[in-house]
Amino acid sequence: MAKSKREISPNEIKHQEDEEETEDEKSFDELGLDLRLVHALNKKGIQKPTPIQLVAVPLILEGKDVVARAKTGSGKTFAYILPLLHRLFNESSVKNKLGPASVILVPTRELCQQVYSEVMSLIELCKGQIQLKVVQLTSSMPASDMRAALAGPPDIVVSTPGCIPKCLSTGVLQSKSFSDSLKYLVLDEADLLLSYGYEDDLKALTAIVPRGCQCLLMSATSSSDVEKLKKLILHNPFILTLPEIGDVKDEVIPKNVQQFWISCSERDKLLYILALLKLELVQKKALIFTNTIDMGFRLKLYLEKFGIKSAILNAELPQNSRLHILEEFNAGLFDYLIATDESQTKETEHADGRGHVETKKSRKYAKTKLDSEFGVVRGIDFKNVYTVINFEMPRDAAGYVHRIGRTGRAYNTGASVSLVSPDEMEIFEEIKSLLGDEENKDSNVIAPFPLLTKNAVESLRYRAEDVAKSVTKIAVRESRAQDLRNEIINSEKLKAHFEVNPKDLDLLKHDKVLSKKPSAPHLRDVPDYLLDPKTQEAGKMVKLARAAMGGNNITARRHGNKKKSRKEGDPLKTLSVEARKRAYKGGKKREGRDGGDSHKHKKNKF
Ligand SMILES: Nc1ncnc2c1ncn2[C@@H]1O[C@H](COP(=O)(O)OP(=O)(O)OP(=O)(O)O)[C@@H](O)[C@H]1O
Repeated sequence: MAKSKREISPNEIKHQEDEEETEDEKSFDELGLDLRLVHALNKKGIQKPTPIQLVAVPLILEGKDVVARAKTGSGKTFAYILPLLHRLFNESSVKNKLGPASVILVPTRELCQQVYSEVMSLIELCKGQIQLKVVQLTSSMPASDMRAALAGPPDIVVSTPGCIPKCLSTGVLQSKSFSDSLKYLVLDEADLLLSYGYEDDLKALTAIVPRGCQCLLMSATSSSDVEKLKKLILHNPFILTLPEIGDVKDEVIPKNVQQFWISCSERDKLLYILALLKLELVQKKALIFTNTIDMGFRLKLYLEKFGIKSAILNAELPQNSRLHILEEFNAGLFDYLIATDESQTKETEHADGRGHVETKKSRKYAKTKLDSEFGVVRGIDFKNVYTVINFEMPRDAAGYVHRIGRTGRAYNTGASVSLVSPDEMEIFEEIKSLLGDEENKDSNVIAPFPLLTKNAVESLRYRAEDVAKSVTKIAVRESRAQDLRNEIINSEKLKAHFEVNPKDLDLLKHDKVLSKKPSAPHLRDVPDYLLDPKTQEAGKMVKLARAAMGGNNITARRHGNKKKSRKEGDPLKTLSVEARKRAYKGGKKREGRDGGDSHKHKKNKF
């Protein structure tokens, strides 16, 4: 397809990204944004626009329709929220309108909450100078709540697409009022909207979107769904494209994320994750992905036995609990979150992708209604996640990109470690070939994890295998049921509590111990004689790096020493060049240096 005049190419944006690294960079007020917003951003510690914001904000301020495709964590939300607020701040609101002035549609309730909070925090930081009504609508709301939310009417509605047609069909909102008042429509995470089954809702909505409405479409990847939506809703838009999946290989994962992998058997995954966490070889906070909810619980119970606390996040939990878990994790109340991501969960209702058909008992849980508006990965802005661990590999390369995209957001650094079993080698190869090729050797390579020696792993084997045996299917099932019961009760408490104390995060703990038996004291600490000296040294370096970064990488950034502290202090960074070279030497199928043959080694008894 010929490049339209309105299309801004990856090269142009890439150029701006390069420029951005020089001193010659534009500030938010130079983009023409209202100074109240610029001050609000400064108060949040946000000083300079990201590349997508640099390009999108002026176009949106000019009133253009825009399709923005940019990688995960690149700041797409502010790219549309800022100009939208600017325009709403500076327009005299017409009080005789009966419908909302702007609607932001997102695929999940988690994202509704996230976008709503971002908008509200900017408005609040404008210190009461601005009076805008912003509301959230979700399809589970009773009609009376929807009516109250739409009274006024609001300046901004943040909603999932199913809600507006519901409001129309129940008479809560009149289509004429909607058409008369709507000036701005945003489709965020557009690549997901159709896959979440919103096609009919969006078609119904399109019919009443007025011709003069400015439409914006934001997406991390491009797909036929995005094209469909573009045709359905936008009028001759500007297309802003940052490199995307299947397009420009070296930019799919943000540059500031280091990717590692460990080759191990399916059975040894528990042993390896124990070594990574217990020997403190990865930086906190860490987001750990599993493909099934049962595996998430198995992992949680197993880690508990070693005194490692974690929380669980999946589609089975009630919405209030999920939101609270996210808030607690973002607020730093716990370090490890085990998440089962949505696309994986849906599939596991039948069988898991590697042919492990779920047992009769676990099928019982498949019947538990999973929330179709839940999204744990796509678009969720987990704060300060340093490490993403793929305990199980995602089933496709796009899943990998979105998982890894939960770290290294905006200007932060991050790392990922994937545990890859022989059965997962095929998808791993697919991911590697998507991310980089021989020409792009230095970028987006997934290198063997350099900090864990074979000795260190083997010294934990005996204890790890013993404990793994004790985490039986029955124990997993019981914990899962118990956790669900707890969270349902919590969810009610949460709802009531947050109505009164919206900011109180400490009411409930989500990383509580599920196991009936407390963990044995001797399992909580690894005795020195079992520690391999090299790995012990690596653990110390990781700790030092964390201290150098002030506990998290944002702190380092705020103190203006980001480059120095990241490069010098982070052992993963300093070791990675060598590791990368090694990764390429052995060719495509080369295994990690600790990989594959761990069964051959002598057992170390505790
Ligand atoms: N200009 C900026 N400077 C620093 N941080 C920023 C800037 N803009 C946004 N951020 C922060 O970057 C993080 C990621 O932004 P955002 O959630 O908008 O990314 P995204 O592109 O929508 O990612 P995804 O595709 O995963 O949804 C957020 O925590 C946000 O507050």
